[in-house]
Amino acid sequence: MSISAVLRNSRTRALCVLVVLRKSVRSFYTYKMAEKPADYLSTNGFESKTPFLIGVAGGTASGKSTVCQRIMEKLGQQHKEHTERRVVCISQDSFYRSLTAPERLRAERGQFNFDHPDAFDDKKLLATLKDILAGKKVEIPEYDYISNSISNRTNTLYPADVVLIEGILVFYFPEVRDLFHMKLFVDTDSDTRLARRVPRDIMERGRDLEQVLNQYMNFVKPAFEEFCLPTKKFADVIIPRGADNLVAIDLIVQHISDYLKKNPSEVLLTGGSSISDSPQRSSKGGRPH
Ligand SMILES: Nc1ncnc2c1ncn2[C@@H]1O[C@H](COP(=O)(O)OP(=O)(O)O)[C@@H](O)[C@H]1O
Ligand SMILES: Nc1ccn([C@@H]2O[C@H](COP(=O)(O)O)[C@@H](O)[C@H]2O)c(=O)n1
Repeated sequence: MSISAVLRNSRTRALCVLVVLRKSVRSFYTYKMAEKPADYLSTNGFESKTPFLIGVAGGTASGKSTVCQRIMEKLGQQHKEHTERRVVCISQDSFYRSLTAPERLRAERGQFNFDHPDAFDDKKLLATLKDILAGKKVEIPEYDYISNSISNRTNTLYPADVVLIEGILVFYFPEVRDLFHMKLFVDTDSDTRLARRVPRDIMERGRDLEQVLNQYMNFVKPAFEEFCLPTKKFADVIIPRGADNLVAIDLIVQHISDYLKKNPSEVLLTGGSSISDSPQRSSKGGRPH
């Protein structure tokens, strides 16, 4: 091979290396830039961090809401103004879909399956969680168990550092499940849950005993076994005995408290924090907990 051919060849190789280098540098930046909007909301040169999203699943009356309340209390959030809260909680029940006229009639007779995934508006739930993760203020509808429908009242959920969402099927829908940074499953035995559900539904949800028991046997119990219980395997932490498990609750509170300390709530100036400081999905590597 002549010297000029060698030079041409090595120049070509050098060019190739440069192209490869440029390509990998560009794709590195593209990756970083593409990742950024999911973790930070950028407004007028300021960025607010994405909240740490915690899913709390478990059977009916397992104590999901009570566990969330305890966590809020122990973190001193319960009595704060809504706009001041760093930790907030919402329910999947706010995302029940509206029923057709025949479904409404069946629901009034306790013959509608509210424990089946089809009873939920999972698209709306997903869109709302994405808005929450983007740092947006969102309106959460109040659910009315007496009329079996979303009421016309909503609660404003202001951007917070930690958002808990509890519900029987929060880990059922894969796209929703993948959004959580931490997944808790409240594991309370079925007898205890039924013993709690009966008085609650009679006193708080306007039902009579026969209706509660029929609904439980026909829909709640079979759907728990088919749709809710299999999602326990996705949990990062299982809480046996629900709110009675003070050790588990204290460990979770400690973890959230550490997260809040490491992530001051002030808005950050653009470029002020590295991507690696932001929450990672628990389904991927590098989880923060
Ligand atoms: N550890 C507990 N001991 C006694 N009652 C409880 C306990 N946890 C929950 N309850 C009661 O059981 C019912 C269901 O609890 P809740 O937290 O609303 O469950 P979920 O949100 O899973 O449906 C409520 O009336 C609640 O007060
Ligand atoms: N109109 C409705 C809507 C839901 N339910 C039942 O509520 C349960 C979920 O709420 P928990 O607080 O118990 O987790 C679910 O098991 C539904 O059967 C209802 O009865 N009526």
